[in-house]
Amino acid sequence: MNNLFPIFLKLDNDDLHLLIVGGGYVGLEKIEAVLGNSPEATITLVAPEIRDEIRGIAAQKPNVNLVFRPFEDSDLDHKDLVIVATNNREENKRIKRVARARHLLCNVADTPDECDFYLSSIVKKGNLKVAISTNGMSPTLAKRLREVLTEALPDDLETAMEQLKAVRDQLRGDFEYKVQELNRITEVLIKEATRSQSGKATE
Ligand SMILES: C[C@@]1(CC(=O)O)c2cc3[nH]c(cc4nc(cc5[nH]c(cc(n2)[C@H]1CCC(=O)O)[C@@](C)(CC(=O)O)[C@@H]5CCC(=O)O)C(CC(=O)O)=C4CCC(=O)O)c(CCC(=O)O)c3CC(=O)O
Ligand SMILES: NC(=O)C1=CN([C@@H]2O[C@H](COP(=O)(O)OP(=O)(O)OC[C@H]3O[C@@H](n4cnc5c(N)ncnc54)[C@H](O)[C@@H]3O)[C@@H](O)[C@H]2O)C=CC1
Repeated sequence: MNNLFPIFLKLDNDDLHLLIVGGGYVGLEKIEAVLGNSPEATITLVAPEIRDEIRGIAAQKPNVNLVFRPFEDSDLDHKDLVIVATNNREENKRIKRVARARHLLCNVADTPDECDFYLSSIVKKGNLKVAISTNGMSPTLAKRLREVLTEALPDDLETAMEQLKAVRDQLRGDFEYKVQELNRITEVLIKEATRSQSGKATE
């Protein structure tokens, strides 16, 4: 059992630099997952052969840099995160070891045991983001749940969030007062959820 701790990374500024090793199907899947959430992420992808779709992405995005050769240890210089997706398991493991020695966080796509972090399935509604993990048990279930939740979550959540942000920005007083006020205003959400749950139970 993994006790994973979820975090949301700010990849969209110049501070963090992601290295992807491997330019095949998995490399493509991972670069799309990252850019779908953080379009301005600074990414270097290294591989001797790189799929046309990835070349197409790099041609559109100055923040994506392609290096057409096998991985070298110096590719880890000045990187913060690494996603390893070559079709050479031994080399994947070796890259993970070198990355660990440098205290870099590393994902090895086909080898959960070698991963410091997993990618998640992501529900997006405006500024709301829900990341789903099945602890590696079933990525397909994570994908399906994303579809279900995307359908189930109302589209007007963005309006509710904007209104709550406006209230939050205007509230004056100490921390405890702000928490109380925001809890009071949003109590209706909990009541509605409880009502629809008990409605379902008696159906
Ligand atoms: C552990 C983890 C590590 C990591 O890669 O980060 C991992 C590992 C593995 N994936 C495998 C296979 C598939 N992965 C997908 C899809 C996704 N996989 C993702 C994450 C993760 N995959 C991490 C755990 C996430 C969690 O905690 O649930 C998602 C959520 C995010 C993303 O990749 O961006 C993305 C869905 C995004 C979306 O659509 O929302 C599909 C389905 C499809 O593509 O349609 C299949 C085929 C069907 C199947 O096997 O289920 C295999 C077997 C390889 C083989 O058999 O050769 C392994 C290795 C193993 O399990 O041993
Ligand atoms: N295709 C899939 O759906 C999944 C595949 N996997 C595993 O992930 C790995 C990668 O899969 P694919 O992307 O489909 O393979 P692929 O064959 O499409 O691509 C492999 C890539 O790795 C590159 N590569 C090989 N040696 C390298 C090195 N030393 N340095 C840098 N790049 C190197 C190649 O040039 C190529 O770009 C495989 O081991 C596969 O078993 C895991 C999960 C799903």
